[in-house]
Amino acid sequence: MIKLGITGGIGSGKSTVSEILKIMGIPVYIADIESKKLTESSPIIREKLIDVFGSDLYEGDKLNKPLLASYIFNDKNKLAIANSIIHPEVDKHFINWVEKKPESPIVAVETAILFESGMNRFTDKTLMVYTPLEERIKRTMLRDNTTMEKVKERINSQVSDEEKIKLTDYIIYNDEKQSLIEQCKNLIHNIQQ
Ligand SMILES: CC(C)(COP(=O)(O)OP(=O)(O)OC[C@H]1O[C@@H](n2cnc3c(N)ncnc32)[C@H](O)[C@@H]1O)[C@@H](O)C(=O)NCCC(=O)NCCS
Ligand SMILES: Nc1ncnc2c1ncn2[C@@H]1O[C@H](COP(=O)(O)OP(=O)(O)OP(=O)(O)O)[C@@H](O)[C@H]1O
Repeated sequence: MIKLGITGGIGSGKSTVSEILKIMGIPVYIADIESKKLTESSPIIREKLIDVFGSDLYEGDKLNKPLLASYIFNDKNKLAIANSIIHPEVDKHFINWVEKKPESPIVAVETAILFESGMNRFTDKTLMVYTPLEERIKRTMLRDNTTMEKVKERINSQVSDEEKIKLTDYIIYNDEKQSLIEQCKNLIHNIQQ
């Protein structure tokens, strides 16, 4: 089995690429979604986050996402603390998910922070979805109905594109000039070689 890590900064089009790969039969673990579920369901994460950020972080079982975002995307120390609480549980959950897919020749994990979180240590190959920065900001503002400031906070919490390009094995260009579907087909062909 080959494990593919899919990354790219916020708004680069990872989810769009993941949807195409899923249609091509590749199971994709979406770390963003799973980490949010775990942040609400895991007593370990909950207790540790409350210890650091206070009990206001949860309303009943529900995580106050804007509050956590306001703490971590403005302060690199708090981001590192939250990551150190959440990521080990996501890692375990991902490994467990992979173990349930023994028949799949390729599985993938999608996360904006593949290299930052260290999830790349579980992958054999890595793919970066690349979209020029200005376009990413525009697309994310439109998708999330949010401000440029909030998008830039998240971008500043992530490894730069230049750094990702150096670290990744494959790149898919989501710049509206090249077909995403064709690039995904080529990618899978290359991985299978
Ligand atoms: C703080 C939270 C609750 C905010 O949730 P919200 O629904 O508002 O999502 P939001 O629109 O802010 O952002 C989602 C995007 O932010 C970026 N992002 C999320 N977490 C991180 C992080 N730890 N470091 C850098 N960028 C991040 C990603 O590009 C992601 O797609 C959420 O982002 C979170 O739980 N983050 C910590 C867990 C984590 O590291 N998740 C990333 C995948 S493992
Ligand atoms: N080629 C494209 N042309 C126009 N819009 C696009 C294109 N690709 C993706 N988008 C749109 O841009 C937005 C961001 O794409 P997507 O949600 O796939 O990014 P992402 O990398 O998964 O982001 P995040 O890190 O926030 O999860 C979405 O609204 C999507 O529909």
